[in-house]
Amino acid sequence: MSIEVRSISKQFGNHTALDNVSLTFPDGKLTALLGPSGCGKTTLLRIIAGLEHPDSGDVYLGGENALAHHVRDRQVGFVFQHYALFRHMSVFENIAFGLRVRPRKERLSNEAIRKRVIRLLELVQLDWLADRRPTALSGGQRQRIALARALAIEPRVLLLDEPFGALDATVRKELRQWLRRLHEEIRVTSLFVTHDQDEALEVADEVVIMNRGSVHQTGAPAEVYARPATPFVYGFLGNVNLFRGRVQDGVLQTGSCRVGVPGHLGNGGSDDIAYVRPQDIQLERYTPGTDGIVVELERSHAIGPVAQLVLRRRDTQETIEVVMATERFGELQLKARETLVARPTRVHIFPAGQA
Ligand SMILES: Nc1ncnc2c1ncn2[C@@H]1O[C@H](COP(=O)(O)OP(=O)(O)OP(=O)(O)O)[C@@H](O)[C@H]1O
Repeated sequence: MSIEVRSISKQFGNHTALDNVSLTFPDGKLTALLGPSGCGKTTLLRIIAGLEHPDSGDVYLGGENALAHHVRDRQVGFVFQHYALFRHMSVFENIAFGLRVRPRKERLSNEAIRKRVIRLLELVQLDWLADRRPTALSGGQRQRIALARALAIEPRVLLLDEPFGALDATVRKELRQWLRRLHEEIRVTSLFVTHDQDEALEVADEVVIMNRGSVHQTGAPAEVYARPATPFVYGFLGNVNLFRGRVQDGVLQTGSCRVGVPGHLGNGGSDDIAYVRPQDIQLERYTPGTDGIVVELERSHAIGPVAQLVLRRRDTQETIEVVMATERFGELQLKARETLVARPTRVHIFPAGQA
């Protein structure tokens, strides 16, 4: 079922948590709400769930206005960062809970509940833990059970608020793969909140990038990474070097250096900022008179497949970060303090005022 929010705003005191947010979440897709802490992701999720009321705007679930419906009637499954499992109940009973508390008229028989819980335990691949108490599970197992419990009521949409936020990095990585596979199987329209770029880009079909209560961009992960709509999105999705200067007819004049930026015409004289990812800079030994940014190698770190280099500009003394394959780094045989020329191979230019 699709989810749509239209012109949602929400204030807490004089703080604007959401500022006129409109979004459509397609049916059956897994969408990540991504942004830094405090940008309003959780508030948006809570409004969709019915746990919070917007000051203005509307929420539509499957085309129907949901604000008129109580949380209970929205058929929304919710998973929080901190496992909200009942400690005194077995895993089995935790999953069955939402089914047992239904009004008698709507309640399934004990046998039907048992079958559904077993099916869910199999789905999250933890059927062997049915009789355990939540305290005897690992953090990752608890979150999988929390998900099974959210799915027990056969929700029309699934909302996950930093579901892996409290887990250590390895388990987090495992669980995001697992969530992706689970989603392929169940295809329930799902939104998950995260502030982790890698998690969002790896798991989601669609990413919504937010900052300070507003949406900056929505799109497929590869799309937002390759074509960030704003300087904020560019900086938030990965490391970036900024070169301030002026672009004219495919040439960036920055500090005392000239760099070719083919295809960029400039914006008619005002200041520009070229955004360049560390992997999109080529390094060469310096020869007098060549175009490019003259730098000195300050530090390098080449463990594993990727070498990281920190360079200092000769003209402005700013640092530049470059990454390259360790193999290539070995071939170049660079020495500390050596003078080099850096040339961006791929740039995004934003006017300085937009940053
Ligand atoms: N009940 C509340 N009362 C007052 N302020 C609130 C309340 N809930 C949220 N806020 C504020 O609204 C802003 C947005 O909060 P929200 O939890 O939606 O952000 P978030 O992007 O989910 O951040 P995080 O990743 O840290 O959870 C924050 O500045 C937060 O302090």
